[in-house]
Amino acid sequence: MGTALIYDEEMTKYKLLWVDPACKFEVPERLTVSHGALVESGLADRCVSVPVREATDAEILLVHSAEYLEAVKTTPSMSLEDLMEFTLQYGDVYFHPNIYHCAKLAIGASLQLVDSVMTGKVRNGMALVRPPGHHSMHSAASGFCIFNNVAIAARYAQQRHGAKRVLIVDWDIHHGQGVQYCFEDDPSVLYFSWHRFEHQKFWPQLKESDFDTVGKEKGAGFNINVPWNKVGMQNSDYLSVFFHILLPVAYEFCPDLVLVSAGFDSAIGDPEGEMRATPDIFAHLTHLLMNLAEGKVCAVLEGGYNLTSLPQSVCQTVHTLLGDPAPCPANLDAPCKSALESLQCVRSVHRTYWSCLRHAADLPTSCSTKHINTAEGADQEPTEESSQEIFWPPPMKRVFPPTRTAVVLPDDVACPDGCKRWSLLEHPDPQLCLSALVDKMVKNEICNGLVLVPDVSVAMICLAQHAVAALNKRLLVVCVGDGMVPIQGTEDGKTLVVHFSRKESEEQRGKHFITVHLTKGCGDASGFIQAVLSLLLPLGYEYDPGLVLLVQKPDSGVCDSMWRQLTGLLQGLAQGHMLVVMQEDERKHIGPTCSSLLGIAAPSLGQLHSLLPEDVEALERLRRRLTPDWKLLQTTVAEEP
Ligand SMILES: NCCCNCCCCCS
Ligand SMILES: [Zn+2]
Repeated sequence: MGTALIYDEEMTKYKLLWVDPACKFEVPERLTVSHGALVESGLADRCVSVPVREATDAEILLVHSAEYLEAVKTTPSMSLEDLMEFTLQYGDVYFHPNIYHCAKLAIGASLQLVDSVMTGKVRNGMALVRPPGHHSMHSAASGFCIFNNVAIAARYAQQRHGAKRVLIVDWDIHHGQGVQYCFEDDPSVLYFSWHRFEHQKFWPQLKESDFDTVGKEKGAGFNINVPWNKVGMQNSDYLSVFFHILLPVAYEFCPDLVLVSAGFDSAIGDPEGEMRATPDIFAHLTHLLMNLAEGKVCAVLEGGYNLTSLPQSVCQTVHTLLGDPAPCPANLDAPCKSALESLQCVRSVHRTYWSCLRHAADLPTSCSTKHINTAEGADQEPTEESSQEIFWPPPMKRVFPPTRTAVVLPDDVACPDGCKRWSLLEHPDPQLCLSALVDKMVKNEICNGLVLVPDVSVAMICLAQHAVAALNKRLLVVCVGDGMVPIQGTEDGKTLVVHFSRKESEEQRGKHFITVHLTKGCGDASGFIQAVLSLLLPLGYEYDPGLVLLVQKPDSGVCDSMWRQLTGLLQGLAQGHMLVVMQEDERKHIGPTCSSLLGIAAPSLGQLHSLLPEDVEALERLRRRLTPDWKLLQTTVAEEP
């Protein structure tokens, strides 16, 4: 299944016709450099090109008032003076004779994307549009936005395609207040936004952009605001919010469709955001969403004003939508104190709405007296625009290995479509065979693999020794199922073992051997997925292995959809170099495992029930024990003594 790319150069044909410092960044070049980079890199040719269309009045009226639409309809024939006059009634936005036309195309592009994904024509896709949409409101333009592309797309997906639950992930650096207002009392649309806030000093300086605005009436809990109260946020800050807020809640919400308000002003170099996350982080943010809604992800461009980091971020996003392995999440460090404070505040106010956050800590003392801080902060100016030049390395080339998935299967088992058989014949000694397979991965000739062996324990030992000794790679071993794990987490840090088991392991084998105890083992999807999202993934990203070994012990009890979620999510690590090892009589898992290894999205787990209290306790105990050693596990600020 392909990736749709929707773009039309007509949307570059409007611009600011007068002087307005607030709007100077919103230029046509934003679109031309983004699309140009996709063409230049060969990514555009790998996508399914879908034409734009104009939105109809009815579609615009899904979100906006008739009065507002009628008013905007009068702008194409306006003189320059009239356009300036008309613009004055709104904030931080400008009109142009052709902007109404382009605004209809931006909506139409988004709806074409929704059609392509919801009808199964493609798996996912991206719409490169301008004007952006997430600031525009029922009867007002705002923040370069005329109509709310993503809000209309959400309503359209529900009405036209019967989508019940829609998740909107707004990773733009500004708060999409227009989206929030549209769905704040609607439990069928979960709106998540992080945004530069600086204790309400940053545009649009709304009190309701803070973490304690959670939605109204039936919509309470379905609006998640993560305020960034400082600039300079980095990759670790963004990933921590995905691991400890967005992903646990998104899996509990179980959306039928994921819409991304994909603004890239949250990337390094952007004059608006002034953050320091690098463009490759969007490869991981995209990857982490791609096993939701069975892979139905629609990314719609919002902001992004640095003409270097914007195209780089767009390319990173499209690479991942196409299924290309993500680059290694290099040199992650701890989330900063301010980010942890926001993280703790958001988790605290949402714990009454989401069972996955039930055990979240109370508000940090600094925030419970937050109003005092705000009073202090309100009269200060936002951080001065930094004038010094910022540099960052261009993202690594993301080449795809010639073979995606190699399989070692008993001779009487057919090789699943799309996989390449790695036959034991050439390597009579099975151990050599496995080592040869690992060598091919490390040389990037093969991306990942599935190996059925007579005895998983023997295979684990052989592979671990080979991967670490011969290849000098850090090895992450994820072992699912009860029973002894024959590998020590090596104190030299070369091997990290995470073992999911029903049995509480008495002995603790140090920092690099972690047993995650789940009462019902991996049969309980709710407990298991939460342990994966907020424990295994943070550990894995921080450890940054060169190879992942995923072992399913016999009768682990893990269900296919959970197994495929795990296999899918772990491919964000080690540039997708993962070797799955199973007992050879576990034949029923071959098909599901291979489909995940081939990049096909995992089936949804369904709406998750509450975690078992004893599992919550065990996970919290484990997290408390591990957090001193693993920074990405932190979810609270260290309370002042
Ligand atoms: N520094 C100028 C203030 C600009 N404020 C509006 C920003 C709109 C971004 C849309 S993604
Ligand atoms: Zn923005």
